[in-house]
Amino acid sequence: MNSLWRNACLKVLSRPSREWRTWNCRNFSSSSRLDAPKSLRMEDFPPDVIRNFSIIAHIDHGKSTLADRLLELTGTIKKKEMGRNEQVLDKLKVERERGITVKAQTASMIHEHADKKFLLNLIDTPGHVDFSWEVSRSLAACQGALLLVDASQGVQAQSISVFHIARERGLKIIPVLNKIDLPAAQPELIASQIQSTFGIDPAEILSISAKTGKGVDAVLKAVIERIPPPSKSSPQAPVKAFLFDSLYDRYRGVISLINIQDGILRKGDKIASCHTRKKYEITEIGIMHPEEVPTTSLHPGQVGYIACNMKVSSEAHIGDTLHRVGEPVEPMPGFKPSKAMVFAGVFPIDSSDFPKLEESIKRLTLTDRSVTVQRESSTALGQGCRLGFLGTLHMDVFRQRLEDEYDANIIITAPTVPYKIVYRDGKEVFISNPTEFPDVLGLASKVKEIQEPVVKASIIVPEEYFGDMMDLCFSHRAEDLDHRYLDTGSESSSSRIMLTCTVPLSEVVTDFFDQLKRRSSGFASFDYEDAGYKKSDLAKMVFLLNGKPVDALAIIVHTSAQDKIGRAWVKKLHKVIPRQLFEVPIQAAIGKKVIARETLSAMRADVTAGLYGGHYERKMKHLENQKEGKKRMKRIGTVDLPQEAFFDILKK
Ligand SMILES: Nc1nc2c(ncn2[C@@H]2O[C@H](COP(=O)(O)OP(=O)(O)OP(=O)(O)O)[C@@H](O)[C@H]2O)c(=O)[nH]1
Repeated sequence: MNSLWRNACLKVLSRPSREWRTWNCRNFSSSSRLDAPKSLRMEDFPPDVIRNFSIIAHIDHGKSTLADRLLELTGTIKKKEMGRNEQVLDKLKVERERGITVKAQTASMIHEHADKKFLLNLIDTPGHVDFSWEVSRSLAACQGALLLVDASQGVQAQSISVFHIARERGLKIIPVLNKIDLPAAQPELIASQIQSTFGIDPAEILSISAKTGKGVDAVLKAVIERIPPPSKSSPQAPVKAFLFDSLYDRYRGVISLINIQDGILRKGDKIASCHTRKKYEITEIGIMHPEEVPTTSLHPGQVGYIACNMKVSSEAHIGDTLHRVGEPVEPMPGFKPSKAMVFAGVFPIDSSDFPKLEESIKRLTLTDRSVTVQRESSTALGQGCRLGFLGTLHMDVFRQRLEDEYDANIIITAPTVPYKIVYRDGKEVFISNPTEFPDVLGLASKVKEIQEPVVKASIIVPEEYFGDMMDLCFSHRAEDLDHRYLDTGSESSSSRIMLTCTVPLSEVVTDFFDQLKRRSSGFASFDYEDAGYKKSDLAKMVFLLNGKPVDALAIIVHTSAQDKIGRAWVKKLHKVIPRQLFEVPIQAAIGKKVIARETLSAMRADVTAGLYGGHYERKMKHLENQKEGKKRMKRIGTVDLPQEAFFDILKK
């Protein structure tokens, strides 16, 4: 994988674990926070002086930098010395290692404007397009959003996707051009792009430099003047609180972030969940300032947190409505549950490590609720778990965290997407494991058709790469290709084109990102959204080693590409599997038909056989190497298969 692109994606995709987020929040607060307001009276902030908003942007367009400036300008955190790159300094070691940006936390700012004190709640929208579910979740608590666009890069694929999410939610959008201090900034051109892409009047666009702070005060003013306050409601009404996010604290259990719709919630109140019907007592209530600042109550329109002895994260159901015990309310429409798009089996290298691995996975999913877990057993790899992720980079991050934080020594199988099998009797079954895919004989008799998930993809790219992007789409089975110009270009830059198409998700989860970046010299940005299922010609390909199928290596392929994939795979396996003491045929088969074959010739058992007499050290080195190699092997039937064989499957 192109490491730059991969790091960039990891940076965004890796949602910092809840524990990190909480931890960082404290870390952050201890270094740069002013004291919490001493006499903070939440009743002083009725809805008309509250503004709940979010910052939405494409990766690296300056979301965190602007959040920092807003916090400084409102005196919420201390002003940083100019020229110091605080964001880098503020990062946790673990975050730096992974290239994960410390996200702006949900933060409440108190700001005086036109002789009135306003309570401005900046609500974090975590993650990347893979987590658009979460973006829409956070936006549910907002009435407005700052749409940040880099004045040198212009509108990118995710600028468009987040804009649509915000607009669907009916939010007031304030367009902001950032990084105007850069020599490469082209404010007029990008403003015209914003106008043509979003239909926004250029007169509404604010131009700022989040880095130097230029123009940021106008952003605060616009937040107050342009974003509507939360709807008015009576403090006397029964309490109705919307749960939009949760954090996990080792000592206090689950901390829920809530938005009060009606009524007043106080410490000590007994509350119930509309979703689980469970009851709790509020042990702590407060606002995120950005660290937790306890208060005595939260009032209508306000955003804050509660701790109420919830022990497991799953009790805090995102999108839930909370009410006071004995005063039931109509629940608010919640969210669709997040949907796993990519599945993979995770197995311990040493089968006896399974209980430990399962425990580690359980703990890790406590901090990342979007991962689904199911036990799975494979004849080749033994007991393991089938995990569902929101995307391949999400999967990669999870694997890395299992290895880094839990010292897990694992094999992860090729990612697969959820296929839909439609039977003749009308039954529909989703399968997330290639081993469950019906064989060719079964297909003719019982199965009516097989469908695969497709996505609507949009690619934004400078004109000169348009042809390459078209080729890329065609080679990945794209359909319904369409394109339009976003701008007319300028003397120093060519016009940019937005290309849209529908493409099978299975094509996207393999090497699409890599090729997109490579073929556009890094200039293309890409985004996709779920577009349902489409009938497809698919088959299960199995690989046989020494005549034995390796179930963990099974993949689903499109029949038009089966021969090519089969041949490529046996070649690859031939390269990665070390020679054994006997000849090993490596075959790719669909049903009973072998479509490709390579033969691994036998080797001699004694790696030191050729070394005589005084070559003692070399002999030892060879034996050590052999031992080291063996450790990383997985014995499958009679064949030793190295871990790389599985990792290589992640690449096309
Ligand atoms: N020159 C210049 N650089 C900026 C400005 N705003 C942000 N940056 C830089 O752009 C880079 C990305 O900024 P971030 O604030 O981390 O962007 P982000 O959108 O939060 O990024 P992610 O959290 O990774 O999505 C950093 O190196 C910032 O220092 C600006 O106004 N001018």
